[in-house]
Amino acid sequence: MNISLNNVGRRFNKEWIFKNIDYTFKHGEKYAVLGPNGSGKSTLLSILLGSLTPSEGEIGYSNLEVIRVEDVYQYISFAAPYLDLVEEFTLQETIDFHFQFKAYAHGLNAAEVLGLLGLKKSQDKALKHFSSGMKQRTKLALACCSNTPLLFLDEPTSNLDTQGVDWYLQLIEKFAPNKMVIVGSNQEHEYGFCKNLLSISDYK
Ligand SMILES: Nc1ncnc2c1ncn2[C@@H]1O[C@H](COP(=O)(O)OP(=O)(O)OP(=O)(O)O)[C@@H](O)[C@H]1O
Repeated sequence: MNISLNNVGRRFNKEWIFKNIDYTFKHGEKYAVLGPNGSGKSTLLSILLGSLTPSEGEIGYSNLEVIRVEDVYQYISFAAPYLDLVEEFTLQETIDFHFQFKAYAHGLNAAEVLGLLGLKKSQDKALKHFSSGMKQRTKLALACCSNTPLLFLDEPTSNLDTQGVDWYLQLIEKFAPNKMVIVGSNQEHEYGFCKNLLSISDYK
């Protein structure tokens, strides 16, 4: 799938966050959306995800086959620190629930995902008792281990320690080689694998 932005701009009230973005995100490529705090990275990711509409311009999705609106979620995975998990679910329930809606990446099952997470001891613990780093790991594992052609990651290493950052990079290497990955970030260690850099400051 390719995603094309044609003269896309977004404003909140009278404030333009960005304008005139003409850009094509191509199937299987890796992109980093860069910019300082408050520049509009998350806003652009929301537009690409389809959860926010542009204030001007058009966004187009091209795919070899037609995707029905109700099936779009099967094509996209998304992880972000501000994305909520169901706090009452245990880790095991979270994994089982998530993969009722999305297919596992090739060769994976619930036990494998749990193993990959390195949180086996916490499989029966409710997420409300997880640390912020454990929650972030869970979100990244769910997103990366889903068999979707598009992977959106906003600030993927927030709340992760050095070991966690290495773990995230291994996850990307293993599960994202054929996916389009779009990372919203201002930290190089989390988007070093992205060949294409898009700076929001160029569209102010
Ligand atoms: N729903 C909203 N209503 C009004 N203003 C908003 C809304 N969402 C975002 N903004 C504003 O849009 C601007 C861009 O916010 P955004 O969260 O996209 O930035 P960001 O680059 O992702 O920031 P950070 O690096 O801090 O996560 C900010 O000035 C923010 O206050």
